[in-house]
Amino acid sequence: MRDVIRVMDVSKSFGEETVLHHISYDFKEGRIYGIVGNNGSGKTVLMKCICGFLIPDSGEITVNYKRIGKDMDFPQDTGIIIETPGFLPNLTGMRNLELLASLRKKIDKKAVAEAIRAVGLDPEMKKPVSKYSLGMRQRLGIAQALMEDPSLLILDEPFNGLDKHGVSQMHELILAQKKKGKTILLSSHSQKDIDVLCDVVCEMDGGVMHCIRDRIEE
Ligand SMILES: Nc1ncnc2c1ncn2[C@@H]1O[C@H](COP(=O)(O)OP(=O)(O)OP(=O)(O)O)[C@@H](O)[C@H]1O
Repeated sequence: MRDVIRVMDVSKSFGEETVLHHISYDFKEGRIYGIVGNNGSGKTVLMKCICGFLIPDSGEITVNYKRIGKDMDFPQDTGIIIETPGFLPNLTGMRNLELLASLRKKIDKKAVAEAIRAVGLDPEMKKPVSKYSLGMRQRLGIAQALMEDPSLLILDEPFNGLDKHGVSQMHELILAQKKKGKTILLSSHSQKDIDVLCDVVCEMDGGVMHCIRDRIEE
C-alpha cells in the first residue's frame, strides 16, 4: 500500500511549548485516519505542517513522495479544511468557489456546481455568503475541499456547526470519497464521527502520536 503522507521525525515548538515531538508516521492510500486528542494536543499543528501552512523545526514531511517546503510549498491534489473556512462575504457561494478554482487551473463550472450540490447547497442560490449560517458556510468549505476531486483530503473539524442531519449527510459523502480510493485525514472531537468513519485512529498526547485503533490490521 502506497504511503501518501510520510511524517518523518517531525518536531515543532512555540517558545517553550513543544507541540510535536519527533513524530514519525506513514499514512497509507485509501484509508480514513482519525486524528484525536485533547484541546491543544497538536492535531491542527500537525495538519498545518502537512499542508505547508506551518514549517516544522526539524524533520520532513512528504506528500506523494514530494517534500513539503522543499519540492513544493503545499501538497498538490489535496482538499483542505483547516479551521472555519473564510470566504468573500459579498459574493455567492458559487462565485466564491469559482474564484478559488480559477486560481489553480482552468475553471470547471460544472464540477464546482456539482460539489456545491453534493454538500446539500444550491449552486443557483443568489444569497451572498455573509448571509449564510455557520452550517451553510461549513458545507461550502467541504464543497471547496472536494471540488477538484483531489485524491487526498485533510479535514480539521469539518463538521463544526452542522446539525445532526448535516453531519450524517457529510458522513455519507466522506465514505463515498473513501470508496473512490481517496486518503482522508480527519480530526474530530466527536467519538461518533471517529467510530463511523475511521479505519485508523491516531491519538495526539504530550507531543507524540500513537495509533490506538487499526481496523485494517485487526
Ligand atoms: N501559531 C501559533 N503560535 C503559538 N502557539 C500555537 C500556534 N498554533 C498553535 N499553537 C499552540 O499549539 C498547541 C496545539 O494547538 P492545536 O491547535 O494544534 O491543538 P488542537 O489539538 O488542534 O486543539 P483543539 O482540539 O482545541 O482544536 C496549543 O497549545 C496552541 O496554543
